[in-house]
Amino acid sequence: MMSIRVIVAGANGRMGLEVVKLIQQTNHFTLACGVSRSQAGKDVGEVVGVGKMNAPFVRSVEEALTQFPADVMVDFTTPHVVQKHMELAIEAGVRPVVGTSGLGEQEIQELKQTCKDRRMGAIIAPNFAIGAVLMMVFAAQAAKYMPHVEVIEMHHDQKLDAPSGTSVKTAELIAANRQEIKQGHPEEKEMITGARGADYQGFRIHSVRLPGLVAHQEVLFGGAGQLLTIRHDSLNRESFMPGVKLAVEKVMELDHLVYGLENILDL
Ligand SMILES: NC(=O)C1=CN([C@@H]2O[C@H](COP(=O)(O)OP(=O)(O)OC[C@H]3O[C@@H](n4cnc5c(N)ncnc54)[C@H](OP(=O)(O)O)[C@@H]3O)[C@@H](O)[C@H]2O)C=CC1
Ligand SMILES: O=C(O)C1=N[C@H](C(=O)O)C[C@H](O)C1
Repeated sequence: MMSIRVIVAGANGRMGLEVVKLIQQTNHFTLACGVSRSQAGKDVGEVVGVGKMNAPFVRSVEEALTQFPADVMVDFTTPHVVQKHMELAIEAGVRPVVGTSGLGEQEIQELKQTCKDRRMGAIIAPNFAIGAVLMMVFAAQAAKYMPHVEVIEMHHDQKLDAPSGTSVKTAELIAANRQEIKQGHPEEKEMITGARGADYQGFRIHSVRLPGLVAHQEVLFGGAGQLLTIRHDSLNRESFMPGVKLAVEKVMELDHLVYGLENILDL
């Protein structure tokens, strides 16, 4: 298998640490460098606790892309910087594999166009856990027959964005298959603002944030005399790594941007 050199943006974060371990454990992946504003100059492997990897932390994505030859940049940072990071990587000819949530429809469309113009592969995956992708695809199938639906996403209390990227992607897939109806009583009145959650094309997304949670989602469908619940739980961040590995390999074959891991799985 061809060797792939990877930059990890956010390498000192919860997800970035797991990506560094994945790279260390995968023979055909090599870490070019990690990006962290607080760890610059240190060896990434030593900081992560997997032993010296002979790849340093640098302060910014700009520095990483100009100083370290790479094929792919994996980004797990924050909604505020992810679009800029992707643009810089594409400009430098480095394929982005992005898990960072918070990119809006408009931003994704712009990035799609940039990739198309440059014939550049890129992957944005709202969720890299294969089980979560199946949960989204199954929910989209169920929506054809059970249009009354509500989404409950539950995450750790350090999460910056709400609703989660996964729940937005789930809602998009459901909406593509669901007859549009306004759910609930027509005269329903919220006694406390937000009680009914966020409205996505007539159905609701509810966000729960609690310490102890990692990443969980339930999609509830209601029909006359029946309920269907489709649920996925990520119990740790290793759960995302098989999807990240697949995306880093697949992006090397692409000449356009793919949004959602379901588009590169054989489903
Ligand atoms: N698609 C998926 O499957 C998954 C996606 N996610 C998403 O990934 C993202 C990261 O999650 P998580 O690892 O838990 O978050 P963390 O907060 O643990 O890590 C984010 C890292 O981003 C870096 N960062 C923060 N602000 C900036 C900035 N302005 N410029 C450059 N780097 C910055 C920080 O590094 P430093 O301070 O060292 O510079 C930090 O370590 C989130 O958007 C989350 O929703 C999470 C899990 C799975
Ligand atoms: O912040 C997280 O943790 C996660 N974010 C992603 C999202 O917004 O859906 C993916 C996963 O749910 C974990």
